[in-house]
Amino acid sequence: VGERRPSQRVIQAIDQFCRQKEWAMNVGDEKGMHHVVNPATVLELGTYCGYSTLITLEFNPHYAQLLYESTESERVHKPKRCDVFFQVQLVEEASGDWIPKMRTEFGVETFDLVFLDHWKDRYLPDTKLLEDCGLLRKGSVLLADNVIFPGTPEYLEYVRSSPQYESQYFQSHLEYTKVEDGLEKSVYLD
Ligand SMILES: O=C(NC/C=C/[C@H]1OC[C@H](O)[C@@H]1O)c1cc([N+](=O)[O-])cc(O)c1O
Ligand SMILES: [Mg+2]
Repeated sequence: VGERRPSQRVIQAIDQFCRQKEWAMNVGDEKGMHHVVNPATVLELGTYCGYSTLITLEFNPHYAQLLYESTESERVHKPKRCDVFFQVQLVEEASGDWIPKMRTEFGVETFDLVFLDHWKDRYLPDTKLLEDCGLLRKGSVLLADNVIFPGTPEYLEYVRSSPQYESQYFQSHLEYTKVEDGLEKSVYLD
């Protein structure tokens, strides 16, 4: 019961630490997502430390453990390789392996939002996998971090040239720096 996502004070502590002590690749407080989308069913690709987490796929057990700690939640053990925190479901598997199982394992029909923030060379193949698995519906939003830095050129070219997407760039800065970066918001039109 109660807040099961990383609490606001955890997020603020992460931002302060990353600004003052040691940079880390969270989406950060400037780029953020809150002003771009307001979804119901969300898939995040790449949990890292759980900074932006809702329903999240992470194959690195170290980062997965960080999420359990940062959400201050009891782990609800489930028979599958996933744990449910009421509002957060974590799957410690590779995105390419588990996207095809989202419907059968979690009863997901389609995603309202997919936040792409994992390995940059996985953005495009995982997007095509989401399409092929029928996990996107008219109006589903893909929100991609780092489209400028480190950069995701093949993905950007795809969503900006495909008639299946309406794409918009939200310019910002790489987290905790003055380097240009931004979020690309792509609405699925099919
Ligand atoms: O590589 C980046 N992200 C890769 C994320 C990887 C996550 O997905 C799987 C892996 O276990 C990790 O949890 C990245 C890199 C920079 N950067 O400045 O180098 C900035 C960012 O915002 C980034 O998301
Ligand atoms: Mg990122």
